[in-house]
Amino acid sequence: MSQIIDVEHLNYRYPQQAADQLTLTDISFTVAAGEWVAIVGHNGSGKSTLAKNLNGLLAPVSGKITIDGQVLSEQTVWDIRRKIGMVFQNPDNQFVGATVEDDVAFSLENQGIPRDEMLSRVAEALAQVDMQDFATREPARLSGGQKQRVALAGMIAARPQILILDEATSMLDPEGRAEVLQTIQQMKADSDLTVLSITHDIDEAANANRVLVVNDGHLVEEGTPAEIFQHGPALIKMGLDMPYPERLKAALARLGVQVPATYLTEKGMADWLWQLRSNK
Ligand SMILES: Nc1ncnc2c1ncn2[C@@H]1O[C@H](COP(=O)(O)OP(=O)(O)OP(=O)(O)O)[C@@H](O)[C@H]1O
Repeated sequence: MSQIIDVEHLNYRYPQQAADQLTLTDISFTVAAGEWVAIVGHNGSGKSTLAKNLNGLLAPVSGKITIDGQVLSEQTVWDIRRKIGMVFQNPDNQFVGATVEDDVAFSLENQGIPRDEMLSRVAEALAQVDMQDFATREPARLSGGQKQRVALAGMIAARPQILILDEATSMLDPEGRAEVLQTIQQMKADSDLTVLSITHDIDEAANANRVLVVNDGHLVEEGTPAEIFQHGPALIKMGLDMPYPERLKAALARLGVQVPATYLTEKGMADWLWQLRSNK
């Protein structure tokens, strides 16, 4: 797999920060095309700042960002933005259309997609997020979760190479979140979509091939979801909720039950519990 994102020694400071302070310090990582990488970390650790550096919304103090072979610079930023779709936690600031369908069509108009194709892509994208009945509504009047679905539909229709989700499912209920994650998995299966998801949601992180942990502007750890989930209670410090089997394991350990040290999925936990019971 070729690398689609390459970040080397990225340092970032907001203009109002003192010269000796940084919001991001020496961040380096790569993402392969088609990979799903989750970025976790507690509030204020710098995850959104990192995402905004990747598409040139913020310019680093130093370091190098390469997206799909192009080094990010003033000259390449517009090309690079066309390759990256971003969905933020609060989609309010992202709406540009008077109606939901206009909004979803907006990025396609900019790409010069023919009208017939545009209409079918918009309808398809709205159906994928279950918002087809809201096509002619005003985005401002939707609920938070519906707005997130519309913002996601915009990205689905635009078909970017890289999708960055910044807490983009946070306003959805668990069922809505699972549906959206499934839609993104489907987009990944249909194309070589690369996903970078910033999240506190353990299920969203579990979808990833790899998890990066950011703490106080530093990249402190990197591993598969199973490796990261093994941290148990320390996950909360990392800004993640603990997965259910890990919470159950911690509760059993407190009761003096000898629990496996390795990470258990829900199925793994059920199997282990059966085994424990039959050994009695
Ligand atoms: N526009 C800004 N100007 C100055 N400082 C900022 C700005 N935006 C964020 N910060 C600061 O930069 C740090 C990192 O913020 P950032 O939003 O990147 O963190 P985060 O990990 O995404 O947090 P959250 O999970 O709450 O979204 C925080 O200390 C925050 O207060």
